[in-house]
Amino acid sequence: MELGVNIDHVATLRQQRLTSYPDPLQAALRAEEAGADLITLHLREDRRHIQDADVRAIRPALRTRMNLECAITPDMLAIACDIRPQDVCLVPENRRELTTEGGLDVLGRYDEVAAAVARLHDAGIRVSLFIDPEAGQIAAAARAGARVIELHTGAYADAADAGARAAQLERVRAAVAVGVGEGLRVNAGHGLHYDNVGPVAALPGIAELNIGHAIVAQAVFDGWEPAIRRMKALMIQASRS
Ligand SMILES: CC(=O)[C@@H](O)[C@H](O)COP(=O)(O)O
Ligand SMILES: NCC(=O)COP(=O)(O)O
Repeated sequence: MELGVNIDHVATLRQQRLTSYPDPLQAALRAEEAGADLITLHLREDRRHIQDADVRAIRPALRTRMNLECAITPDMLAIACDIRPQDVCLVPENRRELTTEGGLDVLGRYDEVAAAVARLHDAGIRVSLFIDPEAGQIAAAARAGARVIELHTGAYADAADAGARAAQLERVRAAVAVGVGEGLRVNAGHGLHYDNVGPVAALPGIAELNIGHAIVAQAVFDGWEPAIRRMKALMIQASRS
């Protein structure tokens, strides 16, 4: 069970005032010291948080690996092929969204997704598709050539009550089984926090959780490294239970 620490919202804080601090590179290196297994960052088309220069500075400095999240656009694919992170996670983007609202529609955008996967693979980059926990999307992701999927856990995280949360967790559990059955590495993330991560981390078959917003928020009170260590400890404890 690996923890990908998403550093987007370190950059959000910096961009809010256009200062030079807090530095996402420093956040990434200190996250590695605290036990992050990889660093995740999302270069959005609107550059609302992470900037191109961040990706370029962080890529060679990491001891672990970089998981670059981006939309499927010619510009983003060119940047990814130039910077060559170990992993690229292809995500849907909508300029007016507060955050990534849903998974990539691999079924609906099949040709475009398959071409992007092939191009990134040709550049030596492993590709993950950020998708909703639905069997049809998972099968399409495998057909499109992806070796990894990341299941969007937003519906689980945003569930209004315990019954709805249990139903969403069951969706994720079933999707993990389908993904593993397809021979895919199955990751998950979005909206996970200290109180809801346990049941997801306990699902058999999940390889990696990518978590950002909640860790940045907790760091305000506990500090960056303690917030990461605490999240990782919760994940490991749940995965062993
Ligand atoms: C794709 C994804 O889930 C992450 O990028 C996460 O959403 C943090 O970035 P945003 O808050 O900008 O969506
Ligand atoms: N892909 C999900 C991710 O990287 C982190 O999402 P969040 O924890 O910031 O919601």
